[in-house]
Amino acid sequence: MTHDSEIAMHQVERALFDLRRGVPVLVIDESAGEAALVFPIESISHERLDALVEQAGSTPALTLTAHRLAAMGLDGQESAASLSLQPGQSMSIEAIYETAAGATTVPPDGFAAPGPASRSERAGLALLRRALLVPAAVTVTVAPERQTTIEAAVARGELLAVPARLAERCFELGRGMLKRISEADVPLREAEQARFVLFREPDGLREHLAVLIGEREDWPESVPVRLHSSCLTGDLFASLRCDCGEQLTRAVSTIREMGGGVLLYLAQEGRGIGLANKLRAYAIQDQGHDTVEADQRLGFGDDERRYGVAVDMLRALDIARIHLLTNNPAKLVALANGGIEVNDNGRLFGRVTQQNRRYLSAKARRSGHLLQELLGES
Ligand SMILES: Nc1nc2c(ncn2[C@@H]2O[C@H](COP(=O)(O)OP(=O)(O)OP(=O)(O)O)[C@@H](O)[C@H]2O)c(=O)[nH]1
Ligand SMILES: [Zn+2]
Repeated sequence: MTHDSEIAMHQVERALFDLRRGVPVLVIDESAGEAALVFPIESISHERLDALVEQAGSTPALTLTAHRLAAMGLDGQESAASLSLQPGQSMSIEAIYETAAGATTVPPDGFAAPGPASRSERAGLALLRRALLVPAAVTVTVAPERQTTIEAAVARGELLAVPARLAERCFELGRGMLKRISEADVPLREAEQARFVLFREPDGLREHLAVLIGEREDWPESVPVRLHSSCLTGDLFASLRCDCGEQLTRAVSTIREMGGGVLLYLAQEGRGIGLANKLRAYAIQDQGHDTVEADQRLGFGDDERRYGVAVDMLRALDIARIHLLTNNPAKLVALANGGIEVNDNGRLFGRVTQQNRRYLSAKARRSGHLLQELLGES
């Protein structure tokens, strides 16, 4: 990695931490000579809004993803859009939050019609998604007369600036730089012979585990592999809302029965939206929306997971040909695109319960999971 790309990555990482702490970040679009202060909706307050407007010197806007806008009936936005908060209107913070991530389906009075978001604003949303925050921001474009003071704040280290061209690539910057950190034998109830190998992404934010089951020399030629996305509620607490915990246990025993192989335990809680947002999505589901709609109301796509890290882990473990245990066609495609030879695949089911039937059925219907057989649906 070159010195420049290392500095670039570091800048993006610091921006993620600032946003998680509720500190604004300046996103600069050098090509358009424009910049915007980006602030996460989760941390907005009256004082903060006033301070942002004072600092940047222009009308604040609410920047939302196309998914969120569509959930509010504002279709037709190709990507993110910004709704400017009209000056002179007394807009409550609750109304702003409601519009960004609440149950509301129409923007309240005081919001202008959405207009296309600038590159800086869109890049800001990418940072928020990467930081596992709700992808909605209060954004304020820097007025020309405030440029000098903003630059001075950046120079003093009071404000972090990040170029839009880097921020918008924040999901890719660390690709291929996964580090193998530590390993040890951890005998499991379902497979006594198990070795845990921990990998860490270069930004240090996410760690993923490979669980090697059985003796490598006994593994079938197409190595049995399971990609399991973490689900704290299901895996650890046996939540009845999903089937993840059962799938996890069954994956370990199935791999052992097949002669051994690998389970990748991926830090992709809530299909990649993070635990905080998954709980928000559960609360929305309880108002009558299905699992996909709930995520979209929060501004996310139906599945935010990327499997590049799984490809990198398999490569690091020197595994090129696999038998994949999944009902999810997207995983097969992603691994094949990553250059892994998927020779076969087998299904892996959890148990259908009264509480998870609706969720499983929505997955089959909305995301193409092959669960019809399990659910007795055609
Ligand atoms: N956002 C969101 N995530 C969920 C919900 N229920 C479970 N998850 C997450 O979904 C992921 C599991 O994905 P699934 O779709 O069950 O299964 P899959 O891994 O895509 O497919 P299989 O390989 O067939 O099991 C885990 O990260 C869970 O935390 C939900 O209602 N909302
Ligand atoms: Zn789950």
